[in-house]
Amino acid sequence: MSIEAGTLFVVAAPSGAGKSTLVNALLERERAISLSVSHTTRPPRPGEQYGRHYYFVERTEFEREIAEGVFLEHAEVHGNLYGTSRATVQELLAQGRDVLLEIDWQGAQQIRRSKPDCVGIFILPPSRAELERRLRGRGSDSVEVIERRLLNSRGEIAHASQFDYILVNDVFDDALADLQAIVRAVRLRSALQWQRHESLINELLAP
Ligand SMILES: Nc1nc2c(ncn2[C@@H]2O[C@H](COP(=O)(O)OP(=O)(O)O)[C@@H](O)[C@H]2O)c(=O)[nH]1
Ligand SMILES: Nc1ncnc2c1ncn2[C@@H]1O[C@H](COP(=O)(O)OP(=O)(O)O)[C@@H](O)[C@H]1O
Repeated sequence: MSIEAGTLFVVAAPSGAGKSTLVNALLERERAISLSVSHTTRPPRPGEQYGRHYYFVERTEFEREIAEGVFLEHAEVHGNLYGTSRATVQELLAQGRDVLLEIDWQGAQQIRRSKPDCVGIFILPPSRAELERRLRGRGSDSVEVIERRLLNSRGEIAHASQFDYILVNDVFDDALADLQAIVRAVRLRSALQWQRHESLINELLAP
């Protein structure tokens, strides 16, 4: 990672754990972080907007983009294809912006290989019953889609240990505080601070 480059945060969780809600609240508070909007073949949910929630594309177009190397990572999740635009992420990082990816464990593994300095954060629900309650309560998916997501949640959670941080989204404000604390602690890492505060450090070290 070059000196000016921003930090890449990778956030994963089983569907319904509250990942998007937490990330949106974090972005309200931490304006220096940009969310990478993914491409997907999943149909939009009511209220979802092209370019804001996802770039919704047909499977043939997505497959063409895979072949063209458009994606930094991509994966099939719950029967749909999802991918992160390489160009968008590289540009933002090069500008020194921090970038956050909301992706699944397969994508996180691919990112870890190409960007070993990324910071992985995994969000757990407080219980299976609560995960199911949240998925059904969201009211955005059919019964079949919810069942599939519940079934796949074990596969997602089985990879939690591969992330740098794990937090439990029980009481929302506590989980948000944890997420913000992680982001802030990462920003305060000495390698980054040494670059940012070089002139201060030199002044303090001056005889
Ligand atoms: N690998 C990968 N996974 C993604 C990407 N975008 C979203 N996902 C994951 O796909 C899964 C389903 O996302 P979505 O359809 O929005 O449903 P939700 O998680 O229930 O809100 C979640 O685990 C997302 O994190 C992406 O660009 N790449
Ligand atoms: N801490 C929490 N307590 C109760 N409900 C929550 C909490 N966090 C999120 N939710 C709700 O759970 C549902 C799923 O959240 P969402 O952010 O869509 O999950 P994900 O992005 O992980 O699939 C939403 O209706 C959301 O308002």
